[in-house]
Amino acid sequence: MLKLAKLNNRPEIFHSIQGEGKNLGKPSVFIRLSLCNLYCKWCDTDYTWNWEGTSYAHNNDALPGYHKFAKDEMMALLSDDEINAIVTDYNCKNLVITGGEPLVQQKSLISLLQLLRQTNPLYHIEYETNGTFIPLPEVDALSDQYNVSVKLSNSGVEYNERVVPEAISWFATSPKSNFKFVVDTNDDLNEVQQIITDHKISNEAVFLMPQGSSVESLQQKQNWIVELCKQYNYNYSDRLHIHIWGAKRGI
Ligand SMILES: Nc1nc2[nH]cc(C(=O)O)c2c(=O)[nH]1
Ligand code: SF4
Ligand SMILES: [Mg+2]
Repeated sequence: MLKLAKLNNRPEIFHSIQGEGKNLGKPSVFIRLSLCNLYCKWCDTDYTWNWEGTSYAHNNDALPGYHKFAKDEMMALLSDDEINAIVTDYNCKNLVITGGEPLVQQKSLISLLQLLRQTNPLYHIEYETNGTFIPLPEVDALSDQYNVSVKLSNSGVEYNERVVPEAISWFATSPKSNFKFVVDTNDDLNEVQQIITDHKISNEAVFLMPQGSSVESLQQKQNWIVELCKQYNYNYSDRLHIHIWGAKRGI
């Protein structure tokens, strides 16, 4: 059984295009798991972790009407068969397991991965992970790609919680990994460089992506981030789904 995020009273599994990173533009089925071990203040999936009764600060706290989420209302508990049936119906090869932080539930993911592989050996399975958990061998054996987004200080998360050196090193040595950093201001570059030199990550494996959930906020940052990518041979990642659909859920 897995805890999924809930959208319109249904589990948040949707068919879209990968809007970020290495596979940008690829038709993909997204499986959004609930729960996260971090608490980024700009998180756009705060309904997976920002529960009532917690004291985490969020950028949206200032918005009128914003409130924390009732855990029971925002989570759906699904069996592997139920998830597999929904995914299969979309008839799409690329699967993105995201969250929240999907590896919080990685023990429970093993049997789902086995079932998905059994159903369609051609699935390509990628993760959107914050890079704080080392995948279990059973998970890694059934997975193709890790989009590792180690969080910077702009997230507001304590350093020791967002930077787990053993986990980053594990991902750095896996040929399945790429590293996607959410960049807010020019100051963030020093932190990116520190992390990639500490863990011997090559510049070609790095994607810089602007922080923002609106077209305006992305456009405001894109030019200087692109210049950094040219200068250091990093890749630029847009957030294509925001350009196409805006700050909606399930897209
Ligand atoms: N289209 C689309 N692409 C995405 N890439 C990563 C996403 C995520 O929320 O993890 C995401 C998402 O929510 N939608
Ligand atoms: S790690 Fe990802 S899901 Fe978790 S709080 Fe940060 S942005 Fe949100
Ligand atoms: Mg998202």
